[in-house]
Parts: sequence; C-alpha cells; structure tokens
Amino acid sequence: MIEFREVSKVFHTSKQNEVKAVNDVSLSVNEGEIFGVIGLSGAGKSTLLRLVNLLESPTYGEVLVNDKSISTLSPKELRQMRQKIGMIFQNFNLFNSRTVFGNVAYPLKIAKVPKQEIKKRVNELLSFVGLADKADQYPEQLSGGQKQRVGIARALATSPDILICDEATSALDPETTGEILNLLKKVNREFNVTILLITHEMNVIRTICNRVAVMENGEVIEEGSVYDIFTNPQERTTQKFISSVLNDHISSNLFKQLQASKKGRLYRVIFMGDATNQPVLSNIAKDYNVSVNIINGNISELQEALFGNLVVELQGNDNEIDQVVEELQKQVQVKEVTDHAG
Ligand SMILES: Nc1ncnc2c1ncn2[C@@H]1O[C@H](COP(=O)(O)OP(=O)(O)OP(=O)(O)O)[C@@H](O)[C@H]1O
Repeated sequence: MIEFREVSKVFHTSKQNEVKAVNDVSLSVNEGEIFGVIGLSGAGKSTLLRLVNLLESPTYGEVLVNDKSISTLSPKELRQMRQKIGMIFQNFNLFNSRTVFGNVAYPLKIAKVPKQEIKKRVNELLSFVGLADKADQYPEQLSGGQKQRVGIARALATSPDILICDEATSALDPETTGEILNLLKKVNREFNVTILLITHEMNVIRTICNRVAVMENGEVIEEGSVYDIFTNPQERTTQKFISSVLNDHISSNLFKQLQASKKGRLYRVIFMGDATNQPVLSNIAKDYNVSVNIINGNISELQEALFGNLVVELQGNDNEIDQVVEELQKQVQVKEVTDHAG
C-alpha cells in the first residue's frame, strides 16, 4: 500500500553542510495494518512521513502509494491521492475560528461536496468519534483529547484509505492517549484504513501496532512484527525503547549487590505463548540442585498473545546451572545478564 524504495532525503542547511534526514530507507506498509515508526528526536520520522504525501520529495529513491510512484503523478492525480490520505497531528492543527462542525466539513467543502451530503457525513463522523453533542463548539472549548477526536473526524471526512499520524498522542495524558489509541484501532477495523504512525513512545507501538520500524540517524535499524521486536530485540536502541515500557531492568546498585554476594548467576528468561502458562522454571530447577530467585519480571499482553520477561538468579554449582540453562533453552529464551542494562 505504501512502499519506500531506497529513499533518502538530504537537506542542505548551508553551502557546505547537509543533513541526511532519511538515509536509504526501504519499507513496505501493507493494506489494513497499523504500522509504527519509532525513534528519538531527530531520527528522521517526520521527514519520512512527509514523503508519503509529497510534502517533501525524495532526493533519491521512490515512494509508491497503491503501486504508483508519487513523484510521477500529475497535479490532478496528486490532489486525488491526497484526498485518500488523511493526516492527524500532535498539535491537532484545527481552525480556531471554525466550529467543530466547520472543521470536519472543511475538506468536504474543498472537494465541492453538496451541502446536504456534507451535513450527513459530518454528523456521522462526529457520532463515530463520540462528539455528536459538540458540533457547535469551538476548538478552544475542547480538551486535548476532544480536539484530537475532531482531528480524526476531519481526517476521515474524504473517506481515506490511509491515515498518517504524526505523534498524535504526544500532547495527551496517559488515559486520554489510551482512548485516542482505541479510537484509531476502531478506525482501522471498521473502515479498513491503513495507519502509518510515528511516535517516540513504545507504549503506542505496543498498544496498537502490528509492525514496527525503529529509526536512528535517518536509517531503519530494525523492523519486524511488534511481537518479534518485543520478544527478541537486536539493537541497543530498540532494547532501550522496550525497557522504557516493560520496566524490566535491574538497577545498577542491585546488580552490583547481586554480583558482590556471589550467590548465583543472573539470567533473563523470556517466555512466549503457551510457555507463560506453565511452571517451566520451577519444574526444571526441581530436577537439579539449583534454586531460582526471581529478581524482577512481568507477564504482559502483546498482539493478543502473552509473553513473560523475568530476570532470575540461579543458585547452585556451575555445572548444574549450565544444565538447567540448557534444559530451559529447549522451551524458552534464556540469556545471561552480564551488566545491569542486559
Ligand atoms: N527542512 C529542513 N531543513 C533542514 N534540516 C531539516 C529539515 N527538516 C528536518 N531536518 C533535519 O533532519 C533531521 C531529521 O528530522 P525529523 O524532524 O525528520 O526527525 P524526527 O525523528 O521527526 O524528530 P522529532 O521527533 O524531533 O520531530 C534532523 O536533524 C533535522 O534537524
């Protein structure tokens, strides 16, 4: 549905200086999915997003939407394509001088839709986003979450196939973020709208995305299903993002204390799917003279499947610990923790 083929975007900031905001990115977003791009500030996310509706044009490579290279579209085709791509923003970008109704009606007016049809469509959309009673209010009379609902209704007005979300929940508190993410899920499910979002919050990725790409310095450094990335992240940056939501690392103080006590060895154990329902650890430890001390951990839900993430200390003699680890590795992922961030 959206494809980036070896896309780079270079900005010339002065005669000698250039910034490669997007560097040789290849990515495909499939129809019907919710695809998230995560990265720290300056990673290149906004630029990548702006390339999709040609608010920026690529310096190298091409961007395809519905199999068409968008750089080759005529002005008329580009206008038509833009009507099929809705966009929502971190700061909502509403017209303060228009009512809620007027904001949602705006793209339909531009598209010269007849008045009666506009009225019907806007009222449907306001009901869909839960703001039927706010049609005559102005943006300044609304909360942040309500403003974003208006933004979503406006983005959906022209019945887009694709919705692009630029840090859509970054200005909202956690509870309102959850409500807006649920609404986006509903948009995806009920209207079959493909969603491409950028965020710096791993919680947003965990809550609604099917797949994720991690960006750093303009490049995609890791990409995969949200489940695979959470359970087996390869890159340091990805691991840090995941830790930020799982809170699964032991403090450096505790790590030092555990090392100093020399009682045992530390391991991270990752359980997936059915293994979360079974007492794998205690069963195996029972067969050897090894005791298991759980240092921290949790079981969470991801993409409607369960996964557990524990840090345990195995106490016993080295030979027996090795055997326990070997047995465990037949059923779950086990990695020795060698530093506090491990
Ligand atoms: N129009 C521009 N002219 C020059 N440099 C730019 C321009 N737009 C972006 N950049 C630079 O490109 C890099 C990537 O910026 P971009 O805004 O895409 O990152 P981001 O991941 O979206 O960051 P943030 O979350 O802070 O918005 C940065 O170094 C930025 O300064």
